Amino acid sequence: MSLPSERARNIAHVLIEALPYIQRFRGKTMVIKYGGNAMVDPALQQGFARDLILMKLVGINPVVVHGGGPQIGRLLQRLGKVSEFVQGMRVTDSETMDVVEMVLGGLVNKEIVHLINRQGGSAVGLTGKDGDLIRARKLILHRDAPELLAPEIIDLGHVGEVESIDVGVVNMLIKGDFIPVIAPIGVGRDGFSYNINADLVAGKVAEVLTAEKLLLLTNTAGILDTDGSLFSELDVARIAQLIEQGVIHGGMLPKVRCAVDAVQSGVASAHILDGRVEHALLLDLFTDEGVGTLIRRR
Ligand SMILES: Nc1ncnc2c1ncn2[C@@H]1O[C@H](COP(=O)(O)OP(=O)(O)O)[C@@H](O)[C@H]1O
Ligand SMILES: CC(=O)N[C@@H](CCC(=O)OP(=O)(O)O)C(=O)O
Repeated sequence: MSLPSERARNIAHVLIEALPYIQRFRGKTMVIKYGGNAMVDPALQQGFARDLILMKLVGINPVVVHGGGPQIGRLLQRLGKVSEFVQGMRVTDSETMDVVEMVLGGLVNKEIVHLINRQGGSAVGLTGKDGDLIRARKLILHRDAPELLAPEIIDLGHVGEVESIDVGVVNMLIKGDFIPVIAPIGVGRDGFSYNINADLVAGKVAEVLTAEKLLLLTNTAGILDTDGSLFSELDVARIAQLIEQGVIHGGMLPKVRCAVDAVQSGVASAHILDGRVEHALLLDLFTDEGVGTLIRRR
């Protein structure tokens, strides 16, 4: 009998390293936010789909919430419309809302579903309208400045925030062994569609499902300090300081805010991961090293 090759021994070693994590996470729900900036490369997208399928096969229930900001921006540009962003949110008039709904619910959602299914998984796509999943209300932002007598109200049009989540349809899909893939579009009591930042939807879905983890895939190594070094772990108090100091800003703001809300509402941990790294999900979940920034309550 010949001795096993080094490659075979490495595979065995890797599987054994993953064993305690597989035991710990079996039966747990994990919400994964797949940001538009992380969907950059076909090979990475394929790797992402395979990671989800593997998670499912070892007994984890992955639930995907996706973005698509750059994809919306590209179509708007082709249509000759320029977007304005306020505090990381796209000002959304009714024409822009139609484009958002077409791109997120039509193109991006179906692309992700197809990608997972083509790799051998079973995914089903939803927007917040399906099964009344996301009830939204209009988001009102305020701006305060020394020259203002009172805080200014900023109207972002059809931009919403989550009022409530009805996870009935998501639970039904999980029970049926499907991977739910959710586009961040909500519907208001006023009957209007609302464009909601995908990080906010992912955070709320994780809260309502009392997920074990909220995993936010984006286009940075994680949360970075001003000198570019990575914070491998942060708690809620330190995050508040970093926001105050302006170290965390722009698109990272909604991400950390929803991560903080999630860990304060029963989600065990939130992770900001680099979607540009192949198999970032598997590396984070099943290896001793972990990648990105881990956010805990304290
Ligand atoms: N402290 C920070 N660490 C890392 N990224 C930061 C930080 N502060 C702001 N950012 C910005 O946040 C961006 C991620 O948010 P965003 O572009 O909205 O991603 P996504 O499309 O994945 O939601 C980063 O590319 C970076 O420009
Ligand atoms: C209100 C608001 O800004 N909505 C976002 C929804 C998509 C999103 O969040 O996409 P990423 O995760 O790729 O950034 C937008 O219109 O771009």
